[in-house]
Amino acid sequence: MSDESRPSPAQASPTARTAAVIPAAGRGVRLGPGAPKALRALGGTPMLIHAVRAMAASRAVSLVVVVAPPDGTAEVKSLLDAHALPERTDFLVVPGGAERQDSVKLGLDALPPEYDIVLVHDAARPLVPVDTVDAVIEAVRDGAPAVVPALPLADTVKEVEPAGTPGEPEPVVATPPRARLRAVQTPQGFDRATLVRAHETVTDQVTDDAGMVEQLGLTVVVVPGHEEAFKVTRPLDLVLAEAVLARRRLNDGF
Ligand SMILES: Nc1ccn([C@@H]2O[C@H](COP(=O)(O)OP(=O)(O)OP(=O)(O)O)[C@@H](O)[C@H]2O)c(=O)n1
Ligand SMILES: C[C@](O)(CO)[C@H](O)COP(=O)(O)O
Repeated sequence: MSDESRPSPAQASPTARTAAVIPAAGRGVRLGPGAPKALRALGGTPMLIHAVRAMAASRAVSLVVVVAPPDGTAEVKSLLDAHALPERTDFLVVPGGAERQDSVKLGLDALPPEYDIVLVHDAARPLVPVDTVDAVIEAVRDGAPAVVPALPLADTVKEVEPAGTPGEPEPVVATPPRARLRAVQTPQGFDRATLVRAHETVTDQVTDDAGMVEQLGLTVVVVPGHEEAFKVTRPLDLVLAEAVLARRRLNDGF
């Protein structure tokens, strides 16, 4: 049987177990000075705890591996102990690396053997709804080796010749047809063996894990993302996240 026609472990087993790796080791430079981004408060609770709860909200996820700032593993462990999390879910904390890609690899290395499906979810996307998480898992269970949630773009996108100096005008090189573009979110879902192979093989710096699977020549599929799965990157994103959370709490009556 060729590599292409061989069913992925996830496809072969409808009862495949799912773990989530949460890279949370970034500094959050674009958010401005302060604690590492994942540990900053959103609605009075660290952003990381929201992200962990978002993964554990899926009944399919039975392990969450948090990849913590290298000097912050003890703090992250005590945060997980101090906050209410579902009993059905296990948690592991490992120290992260210099780049997001390194942190994801360290999380993958810590996974016990019984997990066949892996989600990779940014701690910086604390408000992803559980329906999005479940849609990603379902697409992997249906046999896709790599799945990303994504949204169509609201803005027109230009490719430019980057200026040597910030603020200098940049010549436009092309305008890719917007209808074919998608803004990609997390959690990204993978057949574990595929993601491990991608991390062992691809040495280029990429900005998402699915990009590494694309470099293996495999097809990555897109499922609908969600507006509330946006990444908290800059200060305005934190204002938006607080507003979304406040609306949820109002709707839930607490
Ligand atoms: N060495 C790194 C860098 C990033 N991340 C994680 O990758 C996710 C997405 O990264 P991003 O939003 O870019 O976070 P930062 O790298 O912290 O942001 P910045 O680039 O502004 O410093 C975040 O949850 C971040 O904690 C990580 O685990 N290890
Ligand atoms: C993985 C990601 O969230 C998908 O949009 C994104 O690429 C992370 O990018 P960053 O460079 O770490 O902000």
